[in-house]
Amino acid sequence: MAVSTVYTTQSLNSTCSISTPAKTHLGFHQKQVVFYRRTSKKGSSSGSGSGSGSGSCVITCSAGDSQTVVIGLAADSGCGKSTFMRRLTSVFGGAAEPPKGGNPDSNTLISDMTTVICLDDYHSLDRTGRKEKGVTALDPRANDFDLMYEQVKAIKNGVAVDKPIYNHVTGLLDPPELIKPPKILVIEGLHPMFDERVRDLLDFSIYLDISNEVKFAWKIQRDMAERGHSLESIKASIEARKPDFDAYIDPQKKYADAVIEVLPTQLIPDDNEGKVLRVRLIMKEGVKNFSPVYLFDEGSTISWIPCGRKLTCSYPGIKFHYAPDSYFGNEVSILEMDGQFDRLDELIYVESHLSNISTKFYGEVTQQMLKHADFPGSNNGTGLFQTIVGLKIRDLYEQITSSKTAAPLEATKA
Ligand SMILES: Nc1ncnc2c1ncn2[C@@H]1O[C@H](COP(=O)(O)OP(=O)(O)OP(=O)(O)O)[C@@H](O)[C@H]1O
Ligand SMILES: O=C(CO)[C@H](O)[C@H](O)COP(=O)(O)O
Repeated sequence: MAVSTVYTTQSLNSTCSISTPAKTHLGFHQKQVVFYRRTSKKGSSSGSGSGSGSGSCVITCSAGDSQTVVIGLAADSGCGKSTFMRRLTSVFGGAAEPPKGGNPDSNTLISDMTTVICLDDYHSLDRTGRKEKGVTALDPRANDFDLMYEQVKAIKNGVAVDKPIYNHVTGLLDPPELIKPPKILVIEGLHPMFDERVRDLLDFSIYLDISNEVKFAWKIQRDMAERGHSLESIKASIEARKPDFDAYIDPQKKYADAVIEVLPTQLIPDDNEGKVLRVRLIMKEGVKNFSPVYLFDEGSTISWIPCGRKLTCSYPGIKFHYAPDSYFGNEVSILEMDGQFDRLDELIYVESHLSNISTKFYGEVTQQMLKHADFPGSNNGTGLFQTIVGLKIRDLYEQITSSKTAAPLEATKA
C-alpha cells in the first residue's frame, strides 16, 4: 500500500508551498526546504523525508527576510552564561524577556533580535530520573541530543518548534513551549558543542572557561549569599560534578571559536580571594566572518601596562598581554587582561588601543560597559571581553545576513 508523507510546519512569517524540485537544497537556510513534523497517510504517491529522491513531495518554505544565525555558548552552571547573555542581547538592543504568557519557569529569553534557549530543556531525565539512574545532568545519558539536533536544525531552517522545558524549580519536565525562528538563536548550556551534529549547526561558538578557584569564589558569592547554601554543600556539589564536568563539558572548549578563560590574578602573589582576575580571550584564527581582536599590532607579542596619566589604577594595577599562540593544535590570538578598572569611563583609553573590535562608533565598548556597570565583572576582563565578543557576534551576524541576501541568485544558478 502506498504511503504518502505529510509535513506540517510552523514557519514564522513564511509562505509554504508544495513542490517537486529536481534538486532540493537542504542545509542552505535562506529560502529553503524544511521538514519538521511527519504524519503518515494511506493512499497516495510516496514522499521522502530527505526530499532528495526524484519526484519527492516537499514543502518549501520561504522565511521571508529572516535567516537564523545560531550561536553556541558553553559553560558549567554558575559560570556567567546569563550575565554574558544580558550583555550580548544589549548589543543588539531591546530587553530580553521570557515568552509572554508562557510558563513562568521557562528558561527562554526573547528580545527583538535574539532568542536564547537553555539546553537544560533537553534533559531527557528529570531530577528524580537522574537520581534513580545515578547520573548527573552533565552526563550525555541524561540529555536528548537527537531532539536537540532536530530542533536547532529546524529553527535554523526557519521552522518553529515545540521545545520541552526543564523546570529548575520543580526538577520536572514541563509541557513544551513554542519557539519561533529568531534572527539570532543562542543555545546556551552545558552541551552546545558536545554532539557533532549540533556543533555543525553553529555559526559561532564560545566557551566560558572558569578556573576551579574562581568558580568556587563565584559559587560561594551566589549560592551562599543569595541562596542560603552552606560552604560544605557548595564544596560537595562542585566535587560531585567534577568528574562529569571533566569528561563531558570541559573538552568542548577545543571546538570553540572563542574561549573566555578566567583565572586568579598573577598580580597579587598567592592570592586566594578570587576577586582580582586574569582573563584571557582566546580567538581562533581562520574562522569565517570573524577576525580576532588585537592590541597595537596584529600578530606581534605585546605587554602593556596602561596605568598612569590616562588610566587610574589602584593596587594591584592592570596588565594587558597580546600574542599569537596555539590552543589544542589551532592557531589562535590571545588577548589577556589582569587586574581591574577603577574608573570605567577611562576605559575609552584602553578601547582606543584595541583594533578589530567591530564597534559601530568610537567608544562603543566603553558605552556598553558603562551601561551595564552593575553587571558582575564590569570592572575587569570578563565584562570587557564579553562585551567585545558580543560586538563580534553582531558583526558576524551582519556579514552572514548580507552575504545571504546576495546568495539566492547564486543558489538558483547552481
Ligand atoms: N564576571 C563575573 N565576575 C564576578 N562574578 C561573576 C561574574 N559572572 C558571574 N559571576 C557570579 O556568578 C554568578 C552566576 O552568574 P550567572 O547567573 O551569569 O551564571 P550562569 O552560568 O548563567 O548560572 P546558572 O547556569 O547556574 O544559571 C553570579 O550571580 C555572580 O555571583
Ligand atoms: O548543571 C545544570 C545546568 O544549569 C543543572 O544542575 C542541571 O540543569 C540540573 O538542574 P537541577 O539543579 O534542577 O537538578
